[in-house]
Amino acid sequence: MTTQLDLDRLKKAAALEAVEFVRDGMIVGLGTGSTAKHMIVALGEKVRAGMRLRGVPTSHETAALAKEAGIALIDADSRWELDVAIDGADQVDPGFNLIKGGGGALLKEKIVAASAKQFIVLVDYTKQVPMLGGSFPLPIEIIPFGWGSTAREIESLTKSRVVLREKNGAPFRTEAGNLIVDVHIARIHHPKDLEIALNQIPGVVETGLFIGRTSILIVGSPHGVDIHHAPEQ
Ligand SMILES: O=C(CO)[C@H](O)[C@H](O)COP(=O)(O)O
Repeated sequence: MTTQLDLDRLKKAAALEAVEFVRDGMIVGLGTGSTAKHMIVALGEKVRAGMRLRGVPTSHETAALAKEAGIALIDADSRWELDVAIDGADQVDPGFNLIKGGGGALLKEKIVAASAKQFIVLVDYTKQVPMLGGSFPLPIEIIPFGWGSTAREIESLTKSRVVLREKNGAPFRTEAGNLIVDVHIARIHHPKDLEIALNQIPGVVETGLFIGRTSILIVGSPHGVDIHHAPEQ
C-alpha cells in the first residue's frame, strides 16, 4: 500500500528532477500545492548555491514559500515573459492533458503556464489516468454574481453533478474573489471541446482543464522518476 508519506517522497523526487531544467538567470513560474512546495524548496537551495533566479508565484501561499526560500519575486502586475513554469496537477492523461485546481489556484496557474516558454508538470504516479474525470472532479472558477445560474448552465452542459466548493462552512473564495464549483464528470472524452464549451458560459472565469500546455511531464513512481517530453503542439 502506498501511504501519503510515500507519495510525498515521490512528489519530492519529481521536483528534484524538475529543478535541473532551470538555468542561471531564468524567470520561473512557481506553481501551487504540495508538489510545487518541494520544487520551491529545491530552487531555494540553488539560489543559496549562487544561481540567479526570479519567480512569479501562482498564489499567496507560494509567494510566502518562495520568499522564505530566498527566491526573488517579480511584481504580479509587470509584463513578464517566463522561461519556464513548474507546477503540480491533479490528473494527467496519456495526451499530457491535465486537471488542475485542487488547491483553488487554477486561474493564476493557467495565466502563468500560458506565459511560459516551457511548462513542466510534476506528479506522483497515482495522478496518471487513462482518461480525465472520474476520480477527480473538474474545478471551475466562476463569478459570484448569479453563480447559481452559471452552475445550472455547467450542469446542463456536462450532465454532471456540480458542487459549490466550501471551506470552513462558507463558500471558498479564490484569490481573485471568485467561487469554485467542482464538477463530477465520470469521463471527459473530449477535454479540448469541453474546455472551449465551458468558456462560452457567461460567469465562467476559467476551467481546471489544461489542454496542450504541458511541455515536460515528470512522474515519480516507486520504480523511479520518469521524464516524458510532450510532442510539439
Ligand atoms: O492545481 C493545483 C492547485 O490549484 C495543484 O497543482 C494540484 O492540486 C496538485 O496539488 P498537489 O501537488 O498538492 O497534489
